[in-house]
Formats: sequence, structure tokens, C-alpha cells
Amino acid sequence: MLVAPSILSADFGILAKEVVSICEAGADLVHVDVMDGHFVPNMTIGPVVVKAVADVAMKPLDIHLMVEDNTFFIDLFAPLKPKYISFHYESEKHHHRIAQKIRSYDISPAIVINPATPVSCLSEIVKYVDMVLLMSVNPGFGGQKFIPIYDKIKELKSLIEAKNPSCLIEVDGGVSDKNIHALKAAGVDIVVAGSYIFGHRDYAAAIKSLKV
Ligand SMILES: O=C(CO)[C@@H](O)[C@H](O)COP(=O)(O)O
Ligand SMILES: [Co+2]
Repeated sequence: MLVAPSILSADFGILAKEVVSICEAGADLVHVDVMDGHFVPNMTIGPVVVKAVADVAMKPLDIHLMVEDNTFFIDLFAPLKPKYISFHYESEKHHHRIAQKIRSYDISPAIVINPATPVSCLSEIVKYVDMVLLMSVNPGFGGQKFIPIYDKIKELKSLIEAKNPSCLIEVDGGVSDKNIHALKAAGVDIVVAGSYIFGHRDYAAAIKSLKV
């Protein structure tokens, strides 16, 4: 299992130090939640702060867009060369165009679906992305209760095996040592965890407990 700590739960007063700490503690990716106050009822960070994160991160960035205007934000963040940019199925009319746009920057495109969005809506776009992110909370906030989406993970695994076997499955929201084994068994490749990791005094121990 790869682990992507979500910096949404970091102490923003010492953000650079927090990013270095999770990288040294064994993070595989640094998950950056970008919210615009329209697609979700919350706002987070923009290009100036994400650049400061990119400047100190020793691991690749995994940028999760929760915005209405995907094109605008992709153009803003592409110069920071993240490994992934993920966009929400629910926020976009032109999924294929957005995936191509991300790839044109030599960045891996990923698509995200909310807990109530069915896996069947991915049947065509799955061929064009390198990762699918399944939300296991409603997007907008850290620290929410995990929604059991195990059937969706299994359904997505079958779709990926049939249409794009190299595509990875990421799960985001409420991940902890309580559900990590079940997530692994269902076929997840990468977990995002915010409050679980940053709520521990020992980040390395928290990350290790998710690397199952
Ligand atoms: O995208 C989101 C929330 O919208 C996440 O990345 C959260 O930041 C995860 O936080 P926890 O649920 O692990 O506390
Ligand atoms: Co996220």
C-alpha cells in the first residue's frame, strides 16, 4: 500500500516543516487538497502556498482538485510538476478533454468520484486516466467518518482489469488503521490519510501502520 498524507490536517503555521516531516516519515506522495468554495463548501490553498509545499517536498505531489473550473486550476498547478492531478467527475462536463489536458503537461491524470456517484460512470474515461480516486467521505473537509465503499472498490477493480489494468485505485477520506486491511483486501493501491496521520505524535509509526 502506498500512503499519501493529506496536508489539509497539517499545522499550517509550520507547513513547510510538516511537509518535510511526513516525507522523512515514509510518505510516498504528498496529497494536496485544493478547494474553491464553490464545488465544495470550503476553501484551502492556492498556487503560492502549493509552490511553497512543492519547494520543500521530497516526494511527488498528488493534487486533488475540488473546484468548478478545472482548466483554470490545471494551468495554475502544472508548472509545479505534480505526479498526479485529479479532477472530480461531478464538476466537469468534458472528462476526456480534461484528462488529455493534464497529460499534455506530462502529468498523470486521475478522476475522482464522490461516495454517491456510481462506478459505472467511469466505464469510458477509465481508459484515459492513470488513477481513479474513490472518495470515502463527502469532499470538503478532513476528519470525517469513513463511508464503507468496499463494493465500489471491487466493482472498480473489475472495470480496471477489463479496460486499463495499469490504472491505480486511490481511496480518500476517513482512512485509519481500523479500515486499512479491508481496503487492501478490496484492491486499493494508494490511501490518502489526513487526520489519522497528523493526529499522531509519531508520523512514521502512523504511516507504517497503513503500509499493509
Ligand atoms: O479530499 C479530502 C477531503 O475533501 C481529503 O483528502 C481529506 O483531507 C482527508 O482527510 P481525513 O479524512 O483523512 O482526515
Ligand atoms: Co483529498
